[in-house]
Amino acid sequence: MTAAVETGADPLLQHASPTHPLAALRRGDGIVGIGELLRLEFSGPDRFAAAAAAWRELAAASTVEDAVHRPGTGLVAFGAFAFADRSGATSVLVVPELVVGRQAGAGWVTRITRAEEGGAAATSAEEEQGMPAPTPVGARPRATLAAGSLSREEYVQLVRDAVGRIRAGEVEKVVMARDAVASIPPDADRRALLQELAQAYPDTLTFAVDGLMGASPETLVSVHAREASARVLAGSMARGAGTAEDAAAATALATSAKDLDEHAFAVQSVLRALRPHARAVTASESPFTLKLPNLWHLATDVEVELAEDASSLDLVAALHPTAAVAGFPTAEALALIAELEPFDRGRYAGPVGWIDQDGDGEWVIALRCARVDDDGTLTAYAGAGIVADSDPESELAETRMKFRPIADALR
Ligand SMILES: C=C(O[C@@H]1C=C(C(=O)O)C=C[C@H]1O)C(=O)O
Repeated sequence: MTAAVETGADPLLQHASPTHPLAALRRGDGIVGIGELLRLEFSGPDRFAAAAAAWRELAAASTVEDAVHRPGTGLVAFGAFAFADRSGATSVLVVPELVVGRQAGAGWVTRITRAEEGGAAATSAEEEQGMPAPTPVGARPRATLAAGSLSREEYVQLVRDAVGRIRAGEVEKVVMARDAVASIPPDADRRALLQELAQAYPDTLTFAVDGLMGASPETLVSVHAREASARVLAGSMARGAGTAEDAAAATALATSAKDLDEHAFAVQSVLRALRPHARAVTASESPFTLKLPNLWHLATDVEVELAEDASSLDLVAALHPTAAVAGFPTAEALALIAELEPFDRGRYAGPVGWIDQDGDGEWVIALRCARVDDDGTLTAYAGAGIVADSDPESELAETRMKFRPIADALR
């Protein structure tokens, strides 16, 4: 059941668990989950298809009373998927016991329980029904990120190797990532990090699912009432110091043949994946420059009118991995990542988001994020798209910029 409630101006995060938050927030709106009613785990190359099928089955066996009817009301699961088919990390869908949400000033709470026949019963309503009292967000844990599996010099060498392989004709583009580590007290209030990310990066989706948290600017796919949208990012430039320098940085990005090429691969990969599911696809002819506090990105928004009853997870299955996080051609780029990157990406660069009983939902690419283990070990990830004329030192600098959301949240 989903009921509308007066959530006032309280940060929704105050309702989330301090140590195991579930959240998908944008500009103060969105949903947080409390408790864990059900956890479904998937792995291997079929993880998306298996999750889409399992969710379809669960939703069909569920009874939903939804008096509010907004994105995120009714039965929802939060999800996070591994990047690679052979990752050691599992992929999960988590159904919380309670969801507290807000959209454009309207608040609601959904209570989810187990039904006899293997489904769930979800009731969304406008009345508070024994919602746990919100707790103020605690102090922010402080820590400094240190290089992880690769030193900076080793990352530069990795990019050099990738450029060599591109010039040898193996792939046209490959995304090379590195990790960075820190440690926070295991009982630290992780919502404080999320709050910091949400405040500093309002144009992103601030997410927390099963220990993975971050602020992603890149919407893999968002589906509502048979309309789907995606925001493709690829091509990045550091923000300039002053107004003039910053404007020059944006112009340089918008006119850089290297970045426009890199971006085109990413847009093409998204369009190719969506076309079979679409009645109509609209994307602008040329990208726009998206301004984030740490970076400029080349961005293209894609709008899709869906042809069939494809769920957001079906589209995620078709889209992942895009050229923005893998490269092009996909199979060769994935093989090169597996060969050259000396660590498992886990759920970094995988889809993260939520889905409802109708299959609608919002999925972003897990970027500008970190995994926080139960013992407080924090692993952040950042990557950069490499093409034939990439400069290894600039790519290192770009990854440093991409660590900033997490690094600054910990400062
Ligand atoms: C791989 C990352 O970002 C991706 C790569 C980009 C690029 O190479 O320009 C830009 C945005 C993202 O699609 C990351 O943030 O870790």
